[in-house]
Amino acid sequence: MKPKETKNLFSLTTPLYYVNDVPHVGSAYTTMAADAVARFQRLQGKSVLLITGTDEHGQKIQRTAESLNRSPQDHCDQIVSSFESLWHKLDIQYDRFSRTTASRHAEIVKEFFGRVWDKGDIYLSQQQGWYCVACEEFKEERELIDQKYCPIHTNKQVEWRDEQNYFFRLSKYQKQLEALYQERPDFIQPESRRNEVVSFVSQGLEDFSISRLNVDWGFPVPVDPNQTIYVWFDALLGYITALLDPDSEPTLENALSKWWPINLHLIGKDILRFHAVYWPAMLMSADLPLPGRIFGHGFLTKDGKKMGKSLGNTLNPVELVSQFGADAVRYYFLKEIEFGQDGDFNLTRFVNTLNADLANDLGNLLNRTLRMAHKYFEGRIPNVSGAAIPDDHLLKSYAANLGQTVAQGYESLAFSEVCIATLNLVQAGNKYIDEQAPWTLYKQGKLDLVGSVLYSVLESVRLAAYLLSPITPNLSNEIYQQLGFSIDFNDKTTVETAVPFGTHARWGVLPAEQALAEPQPVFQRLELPETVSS
Ligand SMILES: Nc1ncnc2c1ncn2[C@@H]1O[C@H](COP(=O)(O)OP(=O)(O)OP(=O)(O)O)[C@@H](O)[C@H]1O
Repeated sequence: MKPKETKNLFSLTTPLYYVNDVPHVGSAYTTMAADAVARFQRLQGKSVLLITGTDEHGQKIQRTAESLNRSPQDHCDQIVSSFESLWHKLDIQYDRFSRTTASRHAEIVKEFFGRVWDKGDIYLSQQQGWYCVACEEFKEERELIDQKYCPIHTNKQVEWRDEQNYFFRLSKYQKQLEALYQERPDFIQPESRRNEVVSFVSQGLEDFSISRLNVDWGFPVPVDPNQTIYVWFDALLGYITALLDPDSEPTLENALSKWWPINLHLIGKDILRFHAVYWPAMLMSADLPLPGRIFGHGFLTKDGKKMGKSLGNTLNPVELVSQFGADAVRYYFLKEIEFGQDGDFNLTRFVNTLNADLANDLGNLLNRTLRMAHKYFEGRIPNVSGAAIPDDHLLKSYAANLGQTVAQGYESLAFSEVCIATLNLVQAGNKYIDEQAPWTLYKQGKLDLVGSVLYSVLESVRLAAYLLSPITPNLSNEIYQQLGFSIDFNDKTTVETAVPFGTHARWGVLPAEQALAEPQPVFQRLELPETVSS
């Protein structure tokens, strides 16, 4: 296979979510993060392919559909539309939505299975053990709670299985995996997750079964139609199917020709083992290059437990978005929960954070400064050149390194640091304008000084809006428009040329004398509602 043709391509995935229920805020969390990365990479001038989708096979789905008196396919179709609709509400700009029930996917799975089979890495054997249907995974006896409950799905009893299945020779890849983790220390992130995986693998890998008996909802094993391919052996390949152009033949060669290897798999830590151990081993067996990195973030929790569809302790993202707007939800989760760590959701903190950061610090600063520009400079940016402001100016000197800090933050998925570093500039802007008191300078007839103060504050607000645009695209649009630009951060085909990072992440972009729009609040203060139901 040819290496990825240019460095200018960036492909990334969210997990393919299980359609056992409608999406919740946990599913939204990974997807918002992935969208922020994709938007950042586009600003950097990359061609980006953001893949999301759904994992639709397996016993969990079969049982859920039965319990709802639906056919599995009808059930999947209904749930898929709720995922798509949520992604639109949250302004997620995905490029591919991969469904594992797609007929093209069947072809890819078959071909991949054939490669691994030809390699001699699949064999028939007896499988015995405790199975969690909610995880679709065998559990070690010592992992179980009260000897019968899954440690993640603590309300679900595991089931005893004793059947003939096809196995994948995972154990054969132990050394190669260990070498991979050693040679590419960034392959699994954050470091705590890497350590977990390294320790797990060092305890010795066992082969895992990749087929099931008596599960109809899935693809038949090509060499034995009485067995169905295990849902994970099918789902992970959904990332490859997603790479196919809409009109190309479903072959591995076509799928892998442009976007492979995927640069980044973003997942929650619950599915780390599948992505960081099983997936690379499967790819090694098929002689395919490995993805760039796997980032396993933490859990959104409720009362300390992972929110999840199976536990039903979730928060409804549709309700959150309709009450507070997409930017608010995106900003809160990406800023307030350090990416990689677990975090509990708290509605009071949600409202307070957004009011403090976006309504007060950022929104008010823009509003009051724009009002002065209207009053003192006839609604235009003062006739000042950003370059002429001295380098040791409080705001300019902070802004000088901010673009780089923020770029590193997005690259390393430290969204919280991105927001904090950017807000620091805004807070410095508020302090600066209070200290400089341009309203007094104006009364004293020092119009040049007033112009320079207003310019540097407006430029700081612009820069902050730009740097936050992967997280809060609508707010950034509002700010840019009020500053007199006609730019749409949601137009993914033009952002790279209209607002390249190399230019707009620097100080001094506001053109002197550009006409400003009428000041309007860019972020409405939020009220604490009585309740937000789950
Ligand atoms: N509580 C959560 N916190 C953070 N991410 C989550 C959370 N729940 C789900 N996710 C995201 O969804 C992925 C799991 O997808 P899945 O469809 O299995 O959702 P789930 O709600 O965890 O389902 P279930 O409860 O049935 O296991 C995780 O790897 C992560 O990307």
